[in-house]
Amino acid sequence: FQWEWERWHRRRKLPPVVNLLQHVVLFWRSWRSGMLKPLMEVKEKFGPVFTLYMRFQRFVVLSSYDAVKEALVDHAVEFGSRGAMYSLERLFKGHGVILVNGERWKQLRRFSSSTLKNFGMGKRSIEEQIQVEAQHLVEAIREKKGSPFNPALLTTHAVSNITCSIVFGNRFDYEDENFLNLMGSMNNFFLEMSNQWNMLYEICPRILQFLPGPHKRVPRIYKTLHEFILERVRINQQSLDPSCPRDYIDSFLIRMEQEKQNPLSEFHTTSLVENVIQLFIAGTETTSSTLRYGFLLLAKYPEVQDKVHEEIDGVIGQTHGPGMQHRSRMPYTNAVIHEIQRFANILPLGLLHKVACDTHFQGYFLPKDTPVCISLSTVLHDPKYFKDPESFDPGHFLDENGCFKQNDAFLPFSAGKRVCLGKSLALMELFLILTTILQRFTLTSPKPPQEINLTPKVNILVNVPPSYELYVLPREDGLQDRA
Ligand code: HEM
Repeated sequence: FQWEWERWHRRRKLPPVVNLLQHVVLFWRSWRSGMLKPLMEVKEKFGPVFTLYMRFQRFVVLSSYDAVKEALVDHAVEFGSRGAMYSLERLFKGHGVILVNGERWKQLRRFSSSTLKNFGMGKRSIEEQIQVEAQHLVEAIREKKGSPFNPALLTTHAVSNITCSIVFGNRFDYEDENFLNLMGSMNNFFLEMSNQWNMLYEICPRILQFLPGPHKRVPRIYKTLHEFILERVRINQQSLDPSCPRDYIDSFLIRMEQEKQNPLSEFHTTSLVENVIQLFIAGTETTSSTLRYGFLLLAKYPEVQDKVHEEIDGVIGQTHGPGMQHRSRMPYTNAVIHEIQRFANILPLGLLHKVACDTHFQGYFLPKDTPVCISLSTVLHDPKYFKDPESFDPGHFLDENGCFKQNDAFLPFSAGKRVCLGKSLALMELFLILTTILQRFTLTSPKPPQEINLTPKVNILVNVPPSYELYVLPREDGLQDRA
């Protein structure tokens, strides 16, 4: 980025082909080096609001808590629109709650939030579903019989199954053929989305769409996901009882019927299918990568894990599994989970926003539709709010008496109108799954703690933890028998 900044005036006078090549090299370098360091450096030099030229257009980048809060919260209407993300637009063709804007977004956002609540989000029943899933995860881990294993598949299965319970009204057995097909497509989808070619598509979509290459694989995988969900919609349609919706799909179908005379309605089959896929995409890799980061950090810092074990034994004990009612009495564990999320920094650049109208912000003029990148990395590493942002330290969320302390700059879910739709669900999943696992097991690594590598596999959209093996020791015989 520095390279970009120091040369952009000069480069603008260069021929377009050189300009394009420089864009590609810039993007490559930034992507390979992770986004945090270069953004921090630019912020030091130009302040927390700056413009970045990439893929032939400019982005305004907000890179401190104060700037992000002022934009997303104090100017929520101006900064609350979604910017164009080409690699997603080409698949969803402008449908689904993540991508739409204006009245269409309001309809879908309101419906999705309230329906997820009715199917338990923030309520007891989803808590029970997560508890059940956490127990299945414990069983699956126990089947590893003490051999080291990579937890990636199991965490993705557990987290996706919770979304399945909400969207399809049932969880699947981990060996179920339908579930394995769905998971296979999801895994391939994430793998391909993080492929460098697909990332290049984000900078020069107009050129790459006409060229062959690995970026062409994503739409094919997406098609299999689409067909799977469409089939589930057909099954629901055949057995629908409008007086008794069983899941998200039923509720959407009922709303479609109510609005069938409205030509502007956002409730139609395409929108339903795209929305369901987006719930899976938004909820799976984010939550499961956070959990995997959590396991890795706890293996690297056994002294932190010991204190969480101590708190679990003191507050939850050994006769019951964890529930959300325990969280307020577990300040240390709560702080550890917050610090895992801060350190994992799962969506380093958030999702792209744009300004909905001509806007004056911090002395700059931003014309309508200017794309705005919310650098959540720099917020979660803001030295004004976190005393040692590079270190993993649960103390960032504890006061001097060991009580849990909220930190304003804790924004892994972003803020404002577009704040993550699944925030309460994700928080519940993280607390219940992590405490259930730690109630039963001690997490260690086949490597000595000092050799555990925490560097993420950077993939511009999601910070994925490095692949690793986990070595899990059962904690107490009594607990094993009960599970
Ligand atoms: C640890 C887990 C998660 C993290 C860190 C996370 C983070 C985020 C972030 C940063 C955004 C972008 C907000 C913005 O545009 O400013 C977002 C949007 C979104 N998230 Fe999450 N998320 C997580 C889990 C989930 C889950 C479990 C679901 C649902 C099942 C979900 C559904 C969504 C949706 C639908 C949006 C788009 C909202 C909109 O455009 O109105 N997320 N999330």
